[in-house]
Amino acid sequence: MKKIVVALGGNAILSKDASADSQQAAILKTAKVLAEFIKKGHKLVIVHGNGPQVGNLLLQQVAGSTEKNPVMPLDTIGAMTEGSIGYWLQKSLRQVLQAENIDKTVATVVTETEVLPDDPAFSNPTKPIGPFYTREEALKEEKSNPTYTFVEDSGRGYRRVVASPIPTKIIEYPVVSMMLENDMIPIAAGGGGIPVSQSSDGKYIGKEAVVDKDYGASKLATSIHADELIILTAVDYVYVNFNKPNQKALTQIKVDELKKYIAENQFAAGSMLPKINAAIEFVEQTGGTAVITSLDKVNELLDKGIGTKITA
Ligand SMILES: Nc1ncnc2c1ncn2[C@@H]1O[C@H](COP(=O)(O)OP(=O)(O)O)[C@@H](O)[C@H]1O
Ligand SMILES: NC(=O)OP(=O)(O)O
Repeated sequence: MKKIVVALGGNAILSKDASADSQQAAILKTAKVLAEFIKKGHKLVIVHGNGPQVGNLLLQQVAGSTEKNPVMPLDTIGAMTEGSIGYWLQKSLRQVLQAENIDKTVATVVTETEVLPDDPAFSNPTKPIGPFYTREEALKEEKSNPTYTFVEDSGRGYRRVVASPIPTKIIEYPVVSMMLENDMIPIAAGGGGIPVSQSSDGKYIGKEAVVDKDYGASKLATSIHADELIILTAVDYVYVNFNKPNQKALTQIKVDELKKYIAENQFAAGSMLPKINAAIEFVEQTGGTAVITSLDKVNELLDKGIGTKITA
């Protein structure tokens, strides 16, 4: 039995379209995969992304806002997505487990993530949110919203980017530990957690930002002394020379070797690099193991140890 934190990538939630039905259908498939960890007797914590959802909700808010019904700030919109995605996940996983006669409480913890108020990320937005745009559409959006920045996202189109500060603390981690001790399944630090900072009078203030869920998952996994951090995305392995004829899958790799590949710019900044950094952070802090693989390969991961396994 291991204590495992699983971070779910975009394809675990959003496959076809952004309707509630379609996202719930994708999540039900994901829940069937997550149930495998429970059937093997592991203690599981689920962290999910929210990049598309937080951006879509913001667009809806902007489109429908009036003086009496104003747009909510980004921390609050992040909290809304923790609630909605958490609800879909807990409902689906409970349903899947009940069908297997496994009776467990699955519940979402609306989690806050502390970040430094002067994190340099606040003046350098990097986190893609919401839908993809063509270059022409992105330029038009930037013109009509001068505070918005759009960047090209890993060859998939243009997306708006917002600040993404580094987590310094997962505030509700003791609740996650308590749930695990009581044999429950927590869904926590969704979307990396709601970014908050402490002001000089000790009050916590929500920040206009979206935390990276892989960094949030790594910080949570470290805080609760997890044995493993498993980052599930759309690729079976991390590769060097990705998408080139000499592409090579990394299977077992030590942190030092991985750092050399980072220096060679082997991992794309907006996609694979945060996962690698999050994995390294967890492994260095805890001596545990981090795995990066695909959602589709979880059975093989559990049976044969497929995926990129990162150790100290
Ligand atoms: N060196 C690399 N090895 C594997 N995948 C890479 C690499 N560089 C970039 N990628 C891309 O990163 C993607 C994962 O990032 P992203 O789509 O942002 O993750 P998420 O699953 O969290 O939504 C992979 O699907 C792949 O297309
Ligand atoms: N918050 C976050 O990292 O979301 P995505 O993984 O969906 O980009």
